[in-house]
Amino acid sequence: MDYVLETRGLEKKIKNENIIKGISLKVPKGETYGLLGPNGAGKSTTMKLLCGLLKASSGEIIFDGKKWSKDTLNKIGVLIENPAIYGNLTARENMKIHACMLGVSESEVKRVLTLLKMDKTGKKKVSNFSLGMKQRLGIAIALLGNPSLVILDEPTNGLDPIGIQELRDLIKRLNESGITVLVSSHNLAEIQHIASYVGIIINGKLKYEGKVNNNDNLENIFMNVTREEEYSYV
Ligand SMILES: Nc1ncnc2c1ncn2[C@@H]1O[C@H](COP(=O)(O)OP(=O)(O)OP(=O)(O)O)[C@@H](O)[C@H]1O
Repeated sequence: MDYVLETRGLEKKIKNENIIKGISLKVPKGETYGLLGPNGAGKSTTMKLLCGLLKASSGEIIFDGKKWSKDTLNKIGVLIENPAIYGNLTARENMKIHACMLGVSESEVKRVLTLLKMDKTGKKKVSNFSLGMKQRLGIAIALLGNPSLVILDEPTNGLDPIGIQELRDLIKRLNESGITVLVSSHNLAEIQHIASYVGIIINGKLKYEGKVNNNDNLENIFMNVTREEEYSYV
């Protein structure tokens, strides 16, 4: 199996507290990998380590077979928390600003807007977009420069059922075009819908990693690993 991303013994200490405790995960190429875990488990911190927003205390990140370096960032698109979006500008104008900062061409803006079916938003200002549309614009920005991996932290938060369905379709299209998606959520049903692989983080540790099939009861797997972690304290 080909992996686009691997971590080996990743650790992060914040204010003397071990937040990430030796996470070793493997994200297969061209798939959607769901990072699951309860609130405060360490999903966002792990994602921030992967995209260079935080520096690991120890451990390694391997991207496409090579050790993580600043150049790796050219191949990773990220949507963590709220994207930097200007409400009084259009989608295209927002995209152009980001394209300029990244040094990518205007044709790339056009490609991504078309891929995300946002090329018809015209003169509409982003402040008038629905939350789902704003989220889609955030993903469009993450896709500028044609990354091979896209990291999305809790992308369905606040979306209505239509927005969630659109996001699922989009993630599917990204996989079909060869892009790997790493997505975090604490919603098991959501991950079951969109991910082909899951990693379950509990208390800063990767407690489970594997392929998911539609017939798997992810809730059972999740409850079992959660209980195991609780019993390990007894
Ligand atoms: N800058 C920080 N200073 C202190 N503690 C932090 C900091 N950042 C994260 N933490 C702690 O690290 C733990 C993991 O946080 P993280 O945000 O990664 O969890 P999460 O799994 O993404 O949770 P959620 O689903 O609620 O977003 C939490 O206990 C959090 O309080």
